[in-house]
Amino acid sequence: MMKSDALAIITSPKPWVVVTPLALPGETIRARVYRHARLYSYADLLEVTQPNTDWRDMSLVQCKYFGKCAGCQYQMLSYEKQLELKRDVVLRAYQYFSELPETSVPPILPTIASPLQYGYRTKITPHFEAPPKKFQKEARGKSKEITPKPDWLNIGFNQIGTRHVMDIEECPIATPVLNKTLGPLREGIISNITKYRKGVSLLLRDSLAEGSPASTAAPPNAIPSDQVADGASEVHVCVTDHKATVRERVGDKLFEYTAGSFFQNNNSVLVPLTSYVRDAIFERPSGRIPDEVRPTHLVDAYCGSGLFAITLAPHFTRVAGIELSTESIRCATRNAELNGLEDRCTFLAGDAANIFATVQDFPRERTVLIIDPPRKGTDERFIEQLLTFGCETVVYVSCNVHTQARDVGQILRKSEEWEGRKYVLESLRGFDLFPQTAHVESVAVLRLI
Ligand SMILES: C[S@@+](CC[C@H](N)C(=O)[O-])C[C@H]1O[C@@H](n2cnc3c(N)ncnc32)[C@H](O)[C@@H]1O
Repeated sequence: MMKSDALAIITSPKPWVVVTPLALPGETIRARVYRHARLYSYADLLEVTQPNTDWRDMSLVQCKYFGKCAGCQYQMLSYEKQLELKRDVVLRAYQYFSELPETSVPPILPTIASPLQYGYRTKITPHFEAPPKKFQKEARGKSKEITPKPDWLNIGFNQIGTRHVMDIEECPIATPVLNKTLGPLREGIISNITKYRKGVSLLLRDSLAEGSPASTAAPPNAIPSDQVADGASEVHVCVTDHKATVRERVGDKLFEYTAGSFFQNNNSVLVPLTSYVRDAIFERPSGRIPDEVRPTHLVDAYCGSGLFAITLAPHFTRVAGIELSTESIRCATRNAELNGLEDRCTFLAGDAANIFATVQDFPRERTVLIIDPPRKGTDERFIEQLLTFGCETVVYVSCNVHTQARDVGQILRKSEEWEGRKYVLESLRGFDLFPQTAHVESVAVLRLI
């Protein structure tokens, strides 16, 4: 079941729950059941017979594949409604997964909007399946170009609820340079399809051209015919090689990372996100933190290529980051140099829990810990060490609010076993890194009191 699915109820002959994509509260729908589970069934949405006209406005939909492609779920909703629903997701995640009493969870603040609601995705990974055996056999030894596209060849994204690939020629949530590149890339695959034996997952990543805006030279492995200048006259290119370097600007900081490694996929929201984390660290609900207890040391666990460590480094005297990917650590170290912050930043490759042994000289009462783990959340070992270290402020950023709620619940409950101080959840809110989809990023701020 996807978290964006609707739970519909069949009333006759007996009440029964049916899980259906894209239906909204209060609607009456026609659906085709395709699978039964023990307590409910799965169905495809065929028709909305009585729409929820307060919420559903099909004139808002900007993509011709919406309703079939598994990528987006919310295009029929106003952006305000999308933000509201995402706030509800955070609320419910803490209600059902944190095991915290209601009194320990602060009011969920309104979801912070993405400045771009379409054309924001800086990475897409369309794919296609292996050519059928019959086609491979016929094509063997021939190097003929194939046009038009064979009917069996679909290059795109999965269809809702299936592993079937849909043929997709454009993606309105992706950035202009990615859409500009997708057409020629597809044509190249179609005309060379006889050379493929396996299915392929493509990578298209939006990158600043090297030297942009001063120069328009593209980085190696970029597709040069697809340069797009944005409003700030920076030139963007599309990188398709997993090993190539991608360049991205976040505020006044420049980042370089390997195309195949992790980096947040919506550049437009990264200044609001990192500024929010900065403000959450230095301001408390009661006002600005007094200078004599102002945080001076930052630990960035699960740091990737250093997004939080580097954007926040100017506010700290020392910063330590840790990350499992050695490639991302190499980039984080380089990014510290690129931004003239190498004097205060150190990055270590390894499991996040290992960081605590290396920051024993960080003053706990002046140290902030940022956690930004993958979807599965953090683990027992990390939480044990976090509690032993006991820094004043923890900011937990997560792309999966359900595992975040579980982990935050555990941190708060375990700290209650201490005598004296304990962690409290000071604030909680969603960030919209993925407009038009049901995904929400969540930022939780924990303090020792
Ligand atoms: C959601 S990303 C966040 C990266 C970074 N904070 C950013 O915003 O760009 C999670 C990162 O955790 C890393 N990771 C996964 N498991 C880890 C572990 N056990 N210890 C340290 N890092 C890990 C992944 O390689 C990935 O870069």
